[in-house]
Amino acid sequence: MTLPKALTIAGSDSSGGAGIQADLKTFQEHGIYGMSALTVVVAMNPHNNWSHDTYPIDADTVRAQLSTILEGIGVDVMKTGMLPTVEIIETAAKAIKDYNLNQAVIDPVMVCKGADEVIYPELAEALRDVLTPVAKIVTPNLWEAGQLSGMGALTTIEQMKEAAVKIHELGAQNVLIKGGNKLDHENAVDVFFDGNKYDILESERIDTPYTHGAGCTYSAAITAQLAKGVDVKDAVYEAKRFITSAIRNSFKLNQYVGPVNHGAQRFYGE
Ligand SMILES: Nc1ncnc2c1ncn2[C@@H]1O[C@H](COP(=O)(O)OP(=O)(O)O)[C@@H](O)[C@H]1O
Ligand SMILES: Cc1ncc(COP(=O)(O)O)c(C=O)c1O
Repeated sequence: MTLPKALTIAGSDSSGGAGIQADLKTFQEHGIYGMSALTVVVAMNPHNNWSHDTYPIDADTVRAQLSTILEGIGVDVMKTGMLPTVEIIETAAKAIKDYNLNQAVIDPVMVCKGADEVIYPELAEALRDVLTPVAKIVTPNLWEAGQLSGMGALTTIEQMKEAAVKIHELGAQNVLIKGGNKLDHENAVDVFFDGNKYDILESERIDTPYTHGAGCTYSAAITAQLAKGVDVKDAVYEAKRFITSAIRNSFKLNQYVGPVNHGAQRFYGE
């Protein structure tokens, strides 16, 4: 038999809820064969309020991993997550171009939830100018969309729509801005824009502090749907159902963090 194959170029979250761990768990939940190129190791400090310490992988090591996967095996779709340097951002963009990976899901990770830490603010420009233009779909959260669009803080759905147009103009074929629990709205609202039309994706807003890994899991679910041959808009709707179930069944790991439940849809349904 064969399985659709997906690649994630992303960081390791030692606590297991976000990053490459979220991506691979999510691929597995969808019956997709997952592969990874690790870009940075993130360790959370239990003795310092769970602050995030980052240990970047050097770009040559990232390229070697990509060579294994892209030259040695091949993939149907790919996604990016946390990328710690401009050189690694350029490496990911080059791989997309060189290998015609025209189904690239770009999650422009700049902030980590929990501590709400901005991890690599200096990389916003490279994510905007180098990676966004080669995206099949780019999936910023509210803060990241403010950076990519140059609009700064976004607080309304109208502003999200405006930002989506600006990000589309950068070259991304499709844009998904996640309102999440940062938007002043009773529901969890995301704005999807394909260059012609907006879709407003709205789900109940779940009253929980445990949403660690939500963005990674959402973009990985979109990637998995694309790998199955689903078109991009339907992939986003399917992934929204997946992430809502994962958040509804999220749980506490310790006093600092609670991840979404990647296996929730399979075990507990919508
Ligand atoms: N409390 C919540 N209840 C329901 N959906 C949520 C909640 N928080 C976030 N979401 C949804 O989870 C997905 C990921 O969004 P978000 O958490 O903002 O991403 P990120 O992890 O990149 O910051 C989006 O669809 C968002 O609307
Ligand atoms: C490696 C890695 N990638 C991405 C993220 C972003 O996580 P989220 O999906 O909660 O935005 C984190 C947060 O800790 C992380 O450690």
